[in-house]
Amino acid sequence: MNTIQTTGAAVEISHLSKVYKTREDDDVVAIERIDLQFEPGTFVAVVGPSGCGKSTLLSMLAGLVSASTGKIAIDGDAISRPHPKIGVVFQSDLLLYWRTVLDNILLPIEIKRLDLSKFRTRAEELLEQVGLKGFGKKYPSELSGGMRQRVAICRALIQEPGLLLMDEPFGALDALTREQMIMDMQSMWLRVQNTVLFITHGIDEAVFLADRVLVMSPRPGRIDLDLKIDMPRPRQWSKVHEDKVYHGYVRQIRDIFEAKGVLVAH
Ligand SMILES: Nc1ncnc2c1ncn2[C@@H]1O[C@H](COP(=O)(O)OP(=O)(O)OP(=O)(O)O)[C@@H](O)[C@H]1O
Repeated sequence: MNTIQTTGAAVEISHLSKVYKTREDDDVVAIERIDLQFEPGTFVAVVGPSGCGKSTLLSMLAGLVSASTGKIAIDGDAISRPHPKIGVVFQSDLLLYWRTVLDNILLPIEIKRLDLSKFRTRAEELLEQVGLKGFGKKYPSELSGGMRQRVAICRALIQEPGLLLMDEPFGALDALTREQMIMDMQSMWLRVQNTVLFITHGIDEAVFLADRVLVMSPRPGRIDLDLKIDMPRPRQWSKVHEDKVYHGYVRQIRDIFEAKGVLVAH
């Protein structure tokens, strides 16, 4: 099996804000003046209360939503529309049910009218790396939710994106499948080594997977804490729960949420 390695992209976010204009008088300030830099090949997780602007931040990075002020640059390129160096995975797999697994993975290549024959082998390698060797000819309806989400990840990785954006990718999965996906995500990322922005409601998966956890405030979204996670890899899900260092990080994040009234201690 070949190891597919990409070059992680550098990300620079400066003075970024987003105000949604609404039909009523009061506009919604979703993101308020965020400044961030991601080193190439860093795994960054974002946690924050519902409605704090996490998806808005991701959508601006994906070039799907325009910024009200400020700018985003990927390897120095200003982002104002979807960029070839960026892959996106959403909570819902968004696979096309009438296309096979392989044809779903190759969809971005087809849309861009690139040479399909050059990407077929890569699609098969990706499937092998996510444990779906031999599933290329199946249809999405023949797969479980976890398998479909793996296919969505392969589709996002087909063009070797330097930046992979993931918006609660395991949020719709059952607890056991989620646990497996978290461990598989770590293995995949250790092979690929791209820059990842991973949005989640799960403090546990954020600390387990990330080099850095950004904790967002209730709306308007700002970064309340930028926490460096200093734990060796590979990390083991079954052991991490006995690890004092891991618990220290989880505690710090929970303390912020409790201080802001996002989590109420009983
Ligand atoms: N198109 C839009 N028009 C107006 N307001 C919007 C729009 N999209 C999002 N918002 C508002 O912006 C705020 C941030 O929304 P966003 O979806 O980014 O939050 P989130 O942190 O991802 O939430 P969740 O965790 O519940 O998915 C919310 O108050 C939401 O109602």
